Amino acid sequence: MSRKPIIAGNWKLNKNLKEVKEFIAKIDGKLPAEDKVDVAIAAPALYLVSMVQERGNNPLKVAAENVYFENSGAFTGEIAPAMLAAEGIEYSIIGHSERREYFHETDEDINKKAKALIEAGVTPILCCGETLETFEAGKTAEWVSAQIEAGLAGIDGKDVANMVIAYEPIWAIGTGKTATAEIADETCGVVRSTVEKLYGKEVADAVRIQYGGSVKPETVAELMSKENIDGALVGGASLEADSFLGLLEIYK
Ligand SMILES: O=C[C@H](O)COP(=O)(O)O
Repeated sequence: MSRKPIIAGNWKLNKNLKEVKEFIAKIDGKLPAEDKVDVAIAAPALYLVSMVQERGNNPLKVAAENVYFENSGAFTGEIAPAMLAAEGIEYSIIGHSERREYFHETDEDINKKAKALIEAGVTPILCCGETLETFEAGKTAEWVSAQIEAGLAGIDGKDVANMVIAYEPIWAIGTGKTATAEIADETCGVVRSTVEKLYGKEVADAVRIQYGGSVKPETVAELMSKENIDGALVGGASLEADSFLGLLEIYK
């Protein structure tokens, strides 16, 4: 089964608008062809509309780093799925471990966000991943399966098939410790088996599963060669244009 890979940057809380524009100017005309790979960048909400304008004809998808699950109302400070859709934002990360840890997001919140995004026509990038403690206790598979099961609760198989799931071991995020390609592949395989158990083989074969956690231009090729890994969600190495383009070199 061949799935189109998706390489997505996650800028987190970084950059000002001038730097955002400079970055897009630097990658102008240099992205691989759209039929080989989907390329996305998740940026702070303040910059998303500008990014859609600045990207011009470059095959760059724009992603939110987070979203709320209501489309309107008295929810000061939040951004709605319908607002993203209306501005041409194609993806939104949900359930990143930093949101779960620092902003106390629960699986239930994340599930509501996934449903609201799908309803609005924005593709969720649903994150899962375990702490070092859970990894060392050998409980990664059960932890990640439970996160996926809760995150997907009540979502139709046809929608799951079009989603992106990102496996990001917390111990590998921003630490320089990439999970070995074997570990990453094994746990992405656990995610796929969980989807298969819930929705059957066709959906499991279609859903795209990214690995994230200290992915660098030097490590991306081996990770992407693995059976169950269909892309990467990249923090640090997506911040500079050269390094971001380096991640995409294998698709040139
Ligand atoms: O969403 C991206 C991940 O948190 C990975 O970040 P990192 O590549 O800096 O380790």
